[in-house]
Amino acid sequence: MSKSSKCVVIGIAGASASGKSLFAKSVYQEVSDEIGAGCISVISEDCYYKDQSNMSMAQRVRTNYDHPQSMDHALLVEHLKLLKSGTAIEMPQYSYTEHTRLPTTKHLGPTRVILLEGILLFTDEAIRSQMDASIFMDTPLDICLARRIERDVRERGRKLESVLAQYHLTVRPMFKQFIEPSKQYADVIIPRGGKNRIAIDIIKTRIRHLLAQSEEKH
Ligand SMILES: Nc1ncnc2c1ncn2[C@@H]1O[C@H](COP(=O)(O)OP(=O)(O)O)[C@@H](O)[C@H]1O
Ligand SMILES: Nc1ccn([C@@H]2O[C@H](COP(=O)(O)O)[C@@H](O)[C@H]2O)c(=O)n1
Repeated sequence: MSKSSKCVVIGIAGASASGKSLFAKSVYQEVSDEIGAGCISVISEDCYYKDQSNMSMAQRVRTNYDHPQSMDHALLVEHLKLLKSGTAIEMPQYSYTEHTRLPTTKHLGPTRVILLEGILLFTDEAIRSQMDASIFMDTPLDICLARRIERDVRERGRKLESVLAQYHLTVRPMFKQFIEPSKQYADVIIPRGGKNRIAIDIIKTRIRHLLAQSEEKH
């Protein structure tokens, strides 16, 4: 990507396990086939949880990971601005078992399209202002919980009891307080999760349109 060409940022928010990652992955694969894999990237807000390496494990498990204060949104905004200006970043990597950033980072170069996905993205005006289009995954909470139990036990090293306790203590209350109200900032609200074929096609069309617009300007 040249330093002068515009980068298109699509924000994807919604409850935990609502299908944000799956939706981003589907759009990524299909847009990659059209414009090339090096032209599109996915950034997960989860990589921007605050570093907690200076805290004990006992302290880390007490963090409320569904509250906006658990996120380093300032770093995320800084990285989005750098990528848009044509500069590569060192993206933090996150461990759900260690509850903190990994010591390693991922080198990420600028791309023409960024798919940005995460639960709390729309709660922050500075992040919203970086987006060209915003999508909210409107999956019923009972379906999200069932998917989260399966995923967290299978992929994030959790026990059923801890997933349920965390759900009642923070995940559901913070969804009601912060995430659900942030739906008002979405351009498009998508039901039925990450496999919604028509929604994927609509977003692909919008990306093509935004890319064509940015090419006309340069
Ligand atoms: N429409 C769907 N049908 C079946 N499973 C789905 C659907 N959408 C998401 N999933 C599954 O639910 C789980 C959570 O989805 P994911 O995309 O990781 O959610 P999020 O990124 O919002 O936390 C994953 O295992 C994913 O494969
Ligand atoms: N150490 C952590 C960090 C985050 N979480 C949970 O992850 C959810 C957000 O990620 P999704 O992929 O599900 O959108 C969020 O609800 C946090 O509760 C965690 O459990 N542990």
